[in-house]
Amino acid sequence: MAADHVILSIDQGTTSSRALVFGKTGEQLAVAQREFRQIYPEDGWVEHDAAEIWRDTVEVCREALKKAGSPSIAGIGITNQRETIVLWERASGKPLHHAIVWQDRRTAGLCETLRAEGKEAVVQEKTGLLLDPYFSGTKLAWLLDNVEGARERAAKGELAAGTIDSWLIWNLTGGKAHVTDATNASRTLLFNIRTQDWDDEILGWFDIPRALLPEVKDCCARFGVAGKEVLGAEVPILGVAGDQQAAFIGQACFEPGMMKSTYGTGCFALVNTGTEFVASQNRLLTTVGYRLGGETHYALEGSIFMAGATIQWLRDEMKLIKSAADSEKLAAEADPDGHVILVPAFTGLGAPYWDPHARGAILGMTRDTHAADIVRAGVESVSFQTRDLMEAMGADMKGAGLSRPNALRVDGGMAANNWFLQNLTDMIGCPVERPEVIETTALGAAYLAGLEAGLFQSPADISAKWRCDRHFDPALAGADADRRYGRWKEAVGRILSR
Ligand SMILES: Nc1ncnc2c1ncn2[C@@H]1O[C@H](COP(=O)(O)OP(=O)(O)O)[C@@H](O)[C@H]1O
Ligand SMILES: O=P(O)(O)OC[C@H](O)CO
Repeated sequence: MAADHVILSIDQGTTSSRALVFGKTGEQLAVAQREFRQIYPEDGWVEHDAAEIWRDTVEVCREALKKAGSPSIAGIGITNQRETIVLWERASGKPLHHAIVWQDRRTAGLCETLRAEGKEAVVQEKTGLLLDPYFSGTKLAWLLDNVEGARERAAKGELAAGTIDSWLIWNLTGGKAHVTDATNASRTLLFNIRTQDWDDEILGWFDIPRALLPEVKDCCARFGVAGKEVLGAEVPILGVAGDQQAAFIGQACFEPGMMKSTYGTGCFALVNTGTEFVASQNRLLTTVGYRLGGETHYALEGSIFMAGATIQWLRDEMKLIKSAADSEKLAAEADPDGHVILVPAFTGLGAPYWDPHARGAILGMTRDTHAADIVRAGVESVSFQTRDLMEAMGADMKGAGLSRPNALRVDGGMAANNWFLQNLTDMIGCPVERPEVIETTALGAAYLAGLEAGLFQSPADISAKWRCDRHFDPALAGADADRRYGRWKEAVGRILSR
């Protein structure tokens, strides 16, 4: 690879599309970003305009490359919001409907019907997931049922469907490649993560023809070639992973027991369980962590819907802070022995509760409760929820004969908050490590492309690049942490709907 060769990393997230240019040692050279429209047609529905996502993606790629001095590109890495599904016409490449976003709850009824039919055990056994509208399968069934003529046209092979990575690759290659990677496939509810193939039984429930779905590749592979008209030269697409798995790779969690947690809007924690499928007994998800050289490495995942979003709520709705960063100062000023607990179940609770009907609450207030105490409770709620996940993961790991994580690698916007990270390490009783490079998602996609391009020889090369910015050790006595956590469990018990 020539000295001026770079990796172009596309990070297509829930609220913005970004492109980052990385040099050959993984250094960030340029970035460009566009926020895009969130479409809420009905209560609980969330859609994106897939055509807008594609247009923005091309623009940010061109802008980032220009900022980097228009270098030649060795390859493209793609990482994306997961589960969000697009249905398009093969002939024209036009979407038949807005993309249905992972947060969309419109298929809750269908999930409940399938659960009543006893199908959740099959879903768990084959896909590692649960019957929740979060995943793509029921959303795709909704599109086929509600877009006029879609079922007939799908049966005739006129349509294509895929997650956002698949949609971007189709467009980058001018419709030549209809592909995805194993991590994205593992979030669809349609992919058997044991056999690494679309599952005919589950496809049958939804009457989804196999031909509608993309070919599934390793995370490092030849996904296709972006046409000259897109970036001015033909560029191979060499690495793909869903955003949480890309962060897992960016954090170099390549050994069983290694764990990362990304604190953005929500929080997604993944722990490496090696090449064995570990079925969760504690309502966590089993998912593909990464697939390299045909070998699948599994992870247990816990998904929390409200992490940084709780801080946004304190800022925008409660007006208790002016900026997210203010939460650090206020939390430090709060009464350290305060009993206020905030349960941010604004859209229900995710793992391990999976209660879409639970709603938020603030408990334990007294006449001398201050704004700072409520802010602290908001920040602390993210630590409590992480402990919920750690306890579930610890139990699942023990059940599988694996050791518990001995450190938690963190990233995402909220990982900038030092008070939060100290509170987190105190609550989970395990060291917390923040890396020097916080852009772990885009970096992970760049690493995947770099591996395929031959820039890095193996995951060990990537592990060697990981650098700790700050290490946090528990300073609170375990009994005190347990007492606080007990109050959280009690508060959650009060707001669960069942
Ligand atoms: N210093 C801080 N303390 C607490 N939360 C923060 C801080 N800085 C940013 N955040 C939160 O982090 C989130 C943004 O992180 P980011 O990783 O960009 O999220 P996403 O990729 O989901 O948009 C916001 O919800 C914001 O409230
Ligand atoms: O785009 P993000 O960072 O909000 O991540 C979304 C997740 O991939 C949803 O599973």
